Amino acid sequence: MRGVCLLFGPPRQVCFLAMTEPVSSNDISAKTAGPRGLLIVMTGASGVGKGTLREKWLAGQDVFYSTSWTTREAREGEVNGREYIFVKPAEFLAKAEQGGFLEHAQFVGNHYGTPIEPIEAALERGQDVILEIEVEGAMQVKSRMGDRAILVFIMPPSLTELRRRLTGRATETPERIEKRLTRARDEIMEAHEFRYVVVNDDLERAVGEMQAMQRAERAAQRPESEWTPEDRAAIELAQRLHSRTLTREDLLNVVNS
Ligand SMILES: Nc1nc2c(ncn2[C@@H]2O[C@H](COP(=O)(O)OP(=O)(O)O)[C@@H](O)[C@H]2O)c(=O)[nH]1
Ligand SMILES: Nc1ncnc2c1ncn2[C@@H]1O[C@H](COP(=O)(O)OP(=O)(O)O)[C@@H](O)[C@H]1O
Repeated sequence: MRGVCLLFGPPRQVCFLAMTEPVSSNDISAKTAGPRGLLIVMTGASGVGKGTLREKWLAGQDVFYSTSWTTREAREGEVNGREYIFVKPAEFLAKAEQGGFLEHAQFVGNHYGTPIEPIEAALERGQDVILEIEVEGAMQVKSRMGDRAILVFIMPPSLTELRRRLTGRATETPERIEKRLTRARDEIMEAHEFRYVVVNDDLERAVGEMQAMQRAERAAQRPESEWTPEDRAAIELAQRLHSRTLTREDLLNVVNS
């Protein structure tokens, strides 16, 4: 229903009216007026290539990339305020307590969260907002925002390739790699919960698919009479990326390979 409405149907506002979920008074998109940005959430296993893909996809675009808070130690070369806002657990938990995160989750022993205020401001400016977060947090965004969040699951070609990427990146100890891979199995089995699934095997193709998905979602906010041939091509491609095309067997094939 959700995807059909967006991809084949009338402008998005009509989809919202069709939603049964109540809009709470602290719902960030409920406060926006006029043209607004898209809220796009990239999720998927650690090491699948979310960061790599995101940098190529967003190069040259004026979007707002949300910088998360985390309690994990900065890696060599990471800068406070650029990769993450690095904080102590007490500071993180105080912000969580005050409702300062759109979502937050624990991942392999550390807290990660998306600060809410800058997102609200960017959406109000009409900028697309991009989150790159793990699966539990993405599920929280889904339940809080409903169809107003565009959730994209980035799928590895196989678990063997995911292990190769995590090992090749050389940022984690072997023990932490194993923890990430264990978590990845569960995360992959949840892929059907998200609107789109992009397989990051060939990076250039995956970048093209992210661009098409974004274009299709923008087009879906306008009346069909305004769609260009490029919009229509993007919509056609985005339909093929829709998670309804996935079977449980597809997911098991990734996890077991
Ligand atoms: N829920 C949630 N997850 C996040 C957030 N920021 C980053 N993550 C995810 O937390 C996981 C671990 O991140 P990190 O320690 O940087 O490892 P890496 O992504 O493998 O380089 C990754 O899947 C990130 O996408 C956030 O604000 N919220
Ligand atoms: N399509 C791809 N093919 C091969 N290697 C890739 C691809 N995408 C990313 N990588 C590599 O995989 C590793 C993990 O990528 P990264 O972007 O850090 O993942 P994530 O942000 O999901 O944790 C990096 O070394 C990156 O260069």
